[in-house]
Amino acid sequence: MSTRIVIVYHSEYGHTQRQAEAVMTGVKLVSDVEALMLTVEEAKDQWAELSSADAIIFGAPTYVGGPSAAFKEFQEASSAAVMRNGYLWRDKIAAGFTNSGTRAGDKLATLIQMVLFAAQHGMHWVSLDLPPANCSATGSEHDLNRLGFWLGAAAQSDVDAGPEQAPPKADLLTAEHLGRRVAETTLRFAQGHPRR
Ligand SMILES: Cc1cc2nc3c(=O)[nH]c(=O)nc-3n(C[C@H](O)[C@H](O)[C@H](O)COP(=O)(O)O)c2cc1C
Repeated sequence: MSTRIVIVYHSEYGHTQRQAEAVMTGVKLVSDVEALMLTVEEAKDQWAELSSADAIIFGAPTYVGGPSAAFKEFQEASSAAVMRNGYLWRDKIAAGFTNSGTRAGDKLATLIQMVLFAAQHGMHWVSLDLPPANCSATGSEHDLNRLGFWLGAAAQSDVDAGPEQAPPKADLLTAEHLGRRVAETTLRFAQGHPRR
């Protein structure tokens, strides 16, 4: 049975979708791992797909200091579809990413909310594992993790730039790093502990 990762995300205007695609690129760098991208709207009809995955990577734009309402709706729907049916996501790997208009933008609150969501499902959270960057005389806007997050991948998209321009390359490469790390971790975990 191959190792499978699903990326579930919401993006109203396309910027977080660019980040999700970069996460997917990172996952695909690892052999023997299959990946699937689902919007939250699609995911709500594909609970079986999610429950058979080894890892789920969550992505949402930060709206009003937290995950967007559409992402929250998906999270709440998982209560009946996943928890009430026997905690079907228990012991899966989890990770997350978020994008917003400003550099800080209260994105940390979104990532923390995703960690809590994963914990409520009994999942194992994978951190970003990149040193914080762009914080010294030798740092620059081109550094991976230029925004300085640990819990997951963060991106910033200027509000007057379309998704073809934003988020910038450094943030997309940061997202790619997360995808690769989750795939490598999932592979190790799945080999040691076959899916129940
Ligand atoms: C309703 C709403 C609330 C927002 N709240 C925040 C916020 O709290 N922090 C922030 O930095 N940006 C905020 N933004 C900006 C978005 O996070 C930003 O435009 C993002 O790139 C949108 O992602 P999307 O294109 O994937 O929908 C908000 C945008 C909207 C529409």
